[in-house]
Amino acid sequence: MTASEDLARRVRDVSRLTGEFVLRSGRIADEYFDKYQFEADPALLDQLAERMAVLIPEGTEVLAGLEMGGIAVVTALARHAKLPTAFVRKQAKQYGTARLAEGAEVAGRRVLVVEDVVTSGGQVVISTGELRKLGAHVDHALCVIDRQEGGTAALAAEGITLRALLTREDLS
Ligand SMILES: O=P(O)(O)OC[C@H]1O[C@H](OP(=O)(O)OP(=O)(O)O)[C@H](O)[C@@H]1O
Ligand SMILES: O=C(O)c1cc(=O)[nH]c(=O)[nH]1
Repeated sequence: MTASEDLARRVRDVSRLTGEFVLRSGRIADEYFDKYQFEADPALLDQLAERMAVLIPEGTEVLAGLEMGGIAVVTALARHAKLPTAFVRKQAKQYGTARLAEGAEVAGRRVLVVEDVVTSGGQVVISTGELRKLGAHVDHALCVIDRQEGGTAALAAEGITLRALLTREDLS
């Protein structure tokens, strides 16, 4: 077994659930990857981040992790990439700084969107639209798991290239 296969096996062992699940997109699935299970294991999360770091497109200036599962991933990734990091809310905070993107400034910078799981690509498309409104240049997204259910095409239609550490096929 290669190191990549071993990592995929560990992710599958801790996170793969079967049953009936309603997804963010409203789709119904019989398989679900509970990202919080691999994010809650610091050694596993660090190994995932180390391997994701080599997938970061050249020229990236800021890593932007999406609430909520993408926040742990981006924080681990930043330790390897040594890049400034933004934490992107689903809704701007209603008080205080009232920010949607916390942390590093995104305006005018080349931003990589970092996500845990991509299914339809809907959340990445929404958050990318919001980051672009803030002045970010977003051409790429990077995720831990691509469920291979149309995300790549949906993102491509918005000018975003998706890179994934693992696919659903790797986890089957
Ligand atoms: O590609 P999509 O069809 O948009 O689906 C994937 C999205 O759904 C999940 O988020 P969830 O709503 O479970 O949010 P959480 O990270 O806040 O738990 C996942 O973390 C992605 O953000
Ligand atoms: O599409 C989703 O909502 C989704 C799928 C999945 O496997 N894991 C997850 O956290 N969300």
